Parts: sequence; structure tokens; C-alpha cells
Amino acid sequence: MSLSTQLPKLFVIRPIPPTVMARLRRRCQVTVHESDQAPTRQEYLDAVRGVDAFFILPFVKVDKELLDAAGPQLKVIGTFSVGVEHIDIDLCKERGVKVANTPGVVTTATAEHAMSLILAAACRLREGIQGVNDGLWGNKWESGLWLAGAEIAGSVIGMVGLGRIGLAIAKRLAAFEVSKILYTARNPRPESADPIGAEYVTFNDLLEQSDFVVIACSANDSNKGLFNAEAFKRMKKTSILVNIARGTIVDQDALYEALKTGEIGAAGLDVTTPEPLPPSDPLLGLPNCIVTPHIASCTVTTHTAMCDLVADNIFAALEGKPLKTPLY
Ligand SMILES: O=C(O)[C@H](O)CO
Repeated sequence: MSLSTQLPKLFVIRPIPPTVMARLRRRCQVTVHESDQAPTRQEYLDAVRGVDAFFILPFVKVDKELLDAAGPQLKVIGTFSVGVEHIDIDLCKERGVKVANTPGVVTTATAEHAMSLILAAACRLREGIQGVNDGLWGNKWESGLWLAGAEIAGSVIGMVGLGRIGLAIAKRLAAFEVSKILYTARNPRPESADPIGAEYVTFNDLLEQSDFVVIACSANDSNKGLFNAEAFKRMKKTSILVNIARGTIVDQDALYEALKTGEIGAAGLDVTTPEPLPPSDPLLGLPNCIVTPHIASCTVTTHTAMCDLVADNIFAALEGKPLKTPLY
């Protein structure tokens, strides 16, 4: 038997940085979905048959069908994400399949991207660039308030979620001399909130008082559609909503109405439902809505660190050692 056939089998859902791939190949028989098109469900169900380890992205739903397709030898699933709403963790536990995500390493990049959405929405960057491209600059010169934006300094910030990423965003915003940081979460988090003077409030109080509302919580069944028509009605008409968490937390039809009718001022979204958001989606036609393609954690440094962390977890599980970032 050759050495390579004794190595554990690993399926990797998409090409990853060569340095990480080289590490994986030294310790596993690796199969990669090399195409620049995501595999279909059937393609990856076929590809996981008989593997010991599976390196996934959040579009891969880990459920009974997938675990059955893989087979009882499957030992570990490593997801290239902090979010784990796509994984049936109880079932993995029941089957003895270890699961790990990538917390911590995504915090800086995600917080920086959130800042770019907050600033872009506040400064009306999309409308400004479009105005210049459309030759409106000269025409509108007479109006001093053409494209007048909002300032972060002096504003009230409302953080929905004050975990690692929420806190990193709040700290960056604090440096902009905001007047107050409010937050809502399942429970008060004084250890994070107190050093930055953040105040724990109810969801409704946060909506009513904030100039910027930033969604940075994990998605679950209880916060599906949390930002609905009623929530938007409670917000200030000038309020800016930023979502770097998951699209499911926002009712997008209600958001469209709120942006269109001036119920709220603007939105910056890195996450939507569905993903990718089709170019025909009405949100994309609104000048006061900026959408980026779920790239908040996508810097070269963070991308590589996430892949390395998935690899570390896979190696640990295959060798029967404790995972670096286990989910259970
Ligand atoms: O969950 C995460 O880490 C990001 O949203 C990328 O999926």
C-alpha cells in the first residue's frame, strides 16, 4: 500500500491559498473542487462519499443527508466561517463528527469592513460617485446641501450584538467621538461594555435612539426577520442601518419599503437573502442602499488565517487531539 493511500481523505470545497493547500497535502489525500463555480448540492454529496474530513463554506448545509452521504468514517467538518447556522451541530455530535469554525481571526477584517459600510452610507459615497460619473457635479453645484451626509461624531450608535466583532466595531466607532454607544444582546455584557462605556438597552430603545444601527449578532431562529416593518417604523428617519451578520436577520421587503419611503435614511449591507443577490433585486436600484458581496472577512491576511485555522482543526481531529476552536 502506498503512503498516500494511508493518509486520511479530505474534500475541500474550493481552491484555497497554496501555502495552506501544501500543509493539507502533506497530511491528507486531498480532493478539491477546483472550478470557479460553486459545486451543486449533488456534486458535493458525491464528493464527500468516504472522506474523513470535509473543509466547507457556509453555503454547504450539513444535515442528515450530507452526513449519510459521507458515511460513518467522517471525523471532522471545518467551516470557513464564524457563522454556523448551516450546520446541524446536535446531529454531528450524535454521530461523533467533530465541528470547528473560525472565530477570532475574522474580527479585524470584519470590523474594518463594517466601518467602510458605515462611512460609505454616512457620506453617501454611492450617490457621490454616481453623481460624478453622470456629470451632475456642475449642475448641482448651486445647492450647498447636494449629497449632504451624516456625521458619526456626536451620534448615537446602536450595536445589535456585542460579541467579538460587535465590540471591535464599537471600539472603532468610539474613536470617532460618538456621543453614546448603546447595545442590545441576549444578556448584558459588562466585561465588554464597561471599558467603552456602552449602555445595555432594550431592542426598541436602541431602535428609537440610535443614529447608526449595526447588526453584529449571530443568526438564529429567534432573530429571523427581527428587522421588520415595525422595527423600521421605530427607527429615526435619518437612521443608517448596517448589517455584517446574516441576511436572515432583516426582512428585505420591509427594508426596501423603509429605504424607499424615507422611513430610515440609508443602509449598508454585506449580507443578504439570497446570496448572491440577483442584479435585478429592487434594493440594488436604491441610491441610499450599498450592498457588498459578503466580503467583510475577505482580506488576504484573514482569508489565509481562516484557511490555516480550518486546517489546524482538521489535523487535530484526525489525530484525536483537542480542536483549537471546537463547536462542542
Ligand atoms: O461567518 C463568517 O465568518 C463570515 O460571514 C464568512 O462567512
